[in-house]
Amino acid sequence: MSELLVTGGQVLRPDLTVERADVLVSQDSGDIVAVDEPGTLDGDDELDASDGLVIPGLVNAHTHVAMTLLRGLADDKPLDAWLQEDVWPVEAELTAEDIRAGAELGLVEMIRSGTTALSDMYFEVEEIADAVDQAGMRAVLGFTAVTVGKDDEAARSDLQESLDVARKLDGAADGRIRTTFQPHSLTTVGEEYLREYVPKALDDDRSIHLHANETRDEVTPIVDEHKQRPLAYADDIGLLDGDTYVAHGVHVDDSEIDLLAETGTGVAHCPASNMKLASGMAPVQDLLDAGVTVGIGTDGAASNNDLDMFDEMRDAAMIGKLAADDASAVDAGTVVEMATENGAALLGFDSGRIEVGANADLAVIDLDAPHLTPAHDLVSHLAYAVHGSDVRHTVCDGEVLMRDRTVEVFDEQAVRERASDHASALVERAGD
Ligand SMILES: N[C@@H](CCSC[C@H]1O[C@@H](n2cnc3c(=O)[nH]cnc32)[C@H](O)[C@@H]1O)C(=O)O
Ligand SMILES: [Zn+2]
Repeated sequence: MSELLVTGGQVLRPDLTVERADVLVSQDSGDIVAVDEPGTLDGDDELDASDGLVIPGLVNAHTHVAMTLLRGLADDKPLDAWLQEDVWPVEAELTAEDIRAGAELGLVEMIRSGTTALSDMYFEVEEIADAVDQAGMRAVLGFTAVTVGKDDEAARSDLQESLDVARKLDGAADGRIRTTFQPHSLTTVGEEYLREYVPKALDDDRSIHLHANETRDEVTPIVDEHKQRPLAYADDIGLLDGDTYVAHGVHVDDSEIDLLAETGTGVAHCPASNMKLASGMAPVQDLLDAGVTVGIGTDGAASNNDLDMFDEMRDAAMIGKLAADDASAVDAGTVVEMATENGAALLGFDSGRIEVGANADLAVIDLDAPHLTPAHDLVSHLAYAVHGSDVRHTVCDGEVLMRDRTVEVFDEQAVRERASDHASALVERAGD
C-alpha cells in the first residue's frame, strides 16, 4: 500500500473555503483518503505544498488536443472561413504519428498548468488514448463524425467509426478513459444520419458530445430549413439526453436554455475561442440560473491559442459579465466551480473536489509570487490572477504527473521537439 501526502499548504474545499490542511491520497485506489490538520497524517511519499494552495485538478471540458500542431497557423478569421480555408486542408494531411505528437504536446501543456482531465473531439483516437494513458490523466475521448461533402458510404463509415471507437476505448487506461459518440455539429452532419445513428449510440448507453449554436451562421440554416431552433431540432432527433453536453452554446435563446435545463443537457463553454473567432457571447449566467451544468473548455489551441484553464476561467468571468451586462454575473467562485466540479460532472468523473472518497486529482499552486500578493481572497486569485505557470505539482489518480515543475510522465524536451518537427513537415505537405 502506497500513500502520498500533500503537506504544508492551504487547501480549497468543496464549499470554496480555504483551510490549512494536509491531503493524503492512496496510490492504490487513486482516491483521497484523508484531509486533516497539518502534521497529523503520514505518507510513504510527500509533495511539499508550503506557500501553496491545493486545488482540484482542472477539467478542460472541450478541446481538440492534437490541434496544438496548428497553433498560430491561421488566426484572425471567423469560424466558417477558418475551418474551411485553413484548418480542414491541413487536417486532411494529418497522420497518426502527427496526432500522437500533437496530443503529447497538448497533454504536457495541460499538466504544466494544472489540468488533470479533458474532453476531446478528434480522429486517430487510439493515438490520443495512448498519449492520455502515458500522461496518467483522465479523458473523455471520441471520433468526430462529419458528413458534409462526403458520399453516403463515407458518411456512414464516419458515424459507424464514432460508435465503434467509443465502444472500443471506453474504460481504457484502467478506467481513466471514457468515451462519447460525437456528431461534429448540427450543420456538418446530415439529418438522416443523425436520425439513424443517434438511437444506436443511446442503445449503447453512450454519452453524446457535439458542437452546437456556436455561431449565428450555424443557427440560421437550421431555422430556415426546419422552422425550429437548433436545440429544438436536436431534441426532436433525440440528441439531448441527460448525458449529452454541447460545446459552445453561444447563440441560445430562452426556449433553448429551458430545453437544456429540462433535458439535463450540459454546456462546455469556450470563452477564448468564442472571442477569438468573434462567434459571440454565451449567456452563461442565464444558463446557470436555469440550472444547466456549465463547464469550461479551451477548445483547440488553434483558436485560443493555449490550453491554460486559468486563462479560461478569467475569460469566462469577463465575458460572462459583458454578456449579462452585470459585473456581479459569473463571479470568481462560479468560474472555479465550472472549471472543477461542473466539468467533472459533464465528463462523468468523480473528481473536481478535494474531499475524502473523491478521485485524487489535484494541483498545487505556488502562491509565492508578486502577482499573487497580497492574499485577501484565494478564490479571487484562482479566477483572476493565477497563471498556469504558477502550478508547482500536478497529481492525477494519486500519481504525480509533475513534481516541482518537472513533468515526470513525459520527456518534455523530446515531446516539444517531436511536435515542432511534425508541425513543420505537416505545413510543408499541406502547402504542396
Ligand atoms: N472526422 C472529421 C474530423 C473532425 S475532428 C473535429 C473537428 O472540429 C474542428 N474544430 C476545432 N474547433 C472548432 C470549433 O470551434 N467549432 C467547430 N469545429 C471545430 C477541428 O478542426 C476538427 O476538424 C473529418 O473528417 O473532418
Ligand atoms: Zn471545438
